Amino acid sequence: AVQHPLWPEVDRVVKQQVTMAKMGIGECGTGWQLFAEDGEMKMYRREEEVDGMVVDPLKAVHVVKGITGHEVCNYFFNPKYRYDWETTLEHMTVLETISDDTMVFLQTHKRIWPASQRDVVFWSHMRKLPNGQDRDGPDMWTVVNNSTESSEHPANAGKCVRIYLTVCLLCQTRVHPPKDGTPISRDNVSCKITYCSVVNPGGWAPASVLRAVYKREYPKFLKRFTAYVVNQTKNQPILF
Ligand SMILES: O=S(=O)(CCO)c1ccc(-c2ccc(C3CCCC3)c([C@H]3C[C@H]3c3ccccn3)c2)cc1
Repeated sequence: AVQHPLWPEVDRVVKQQVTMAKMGIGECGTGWQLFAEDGEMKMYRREEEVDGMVVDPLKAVHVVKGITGHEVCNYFFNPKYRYDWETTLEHMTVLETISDDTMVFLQTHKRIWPASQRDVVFWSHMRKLPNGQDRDGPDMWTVVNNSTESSEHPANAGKCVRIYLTVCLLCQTRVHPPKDGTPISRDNVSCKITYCSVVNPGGWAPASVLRAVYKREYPKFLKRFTAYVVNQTKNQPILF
């Protein structure tokens, strides 16, 4: 089949992001600080500035009982659910559906005073990853979101400042088979979620304001999103 012009970039960025997401926080270089902890959820960030703008990389690790990596990635990738869990989203448009696992989105996020409103254009790709090491182990699933250009929606043409981001959601399903050989239920599955993101705010915004926003919003986002998936799937057959 004829390749979409974005495909080589999608494939390269997905492989690069998954490799980094698999690395433990200790292997990801120095300077990571734990900035939020809630039960199984641990959030780390590194303070980094590019041209005087805060671009703090974020890495979160969470383990959620009762859901699978395939289910988590479906609810993160599929646009029809996004308004349900993405609280800072003001508007979302699907600019292009490249394939059933690759789409291009335009999103405007709610304005964070005193910064001006932001928008973002990104491709989003969902993929099942071969479970290299232990053959019979459950698969891993990932969604990678990466900023891209859109000739119909040039950066900074309207009221919004264009931001640039790379996000990787990497999910590993864990099954703990019941001792008595009864069929597997949601009590026997859990999902290890690694969420990595780097957001360049695109234009100046006070470092203190951005860091306060991230400190407040990222923990809220991951808790709300995972709780949403638990609630959506609880009475449904398990999707491995
Ligand atoms: O994982 S995703 O791909 C999910 C698809 O939606 C993603 C996540 C986060 C963002 C994002 C981008 C920029 C900002 C800031 C930067 C300066 C002013 C707005 C924020 C602020 C709104 C805060 C925020 C932080 C973390 C999580 C959600 N909300 C969030 C975009 C996409």
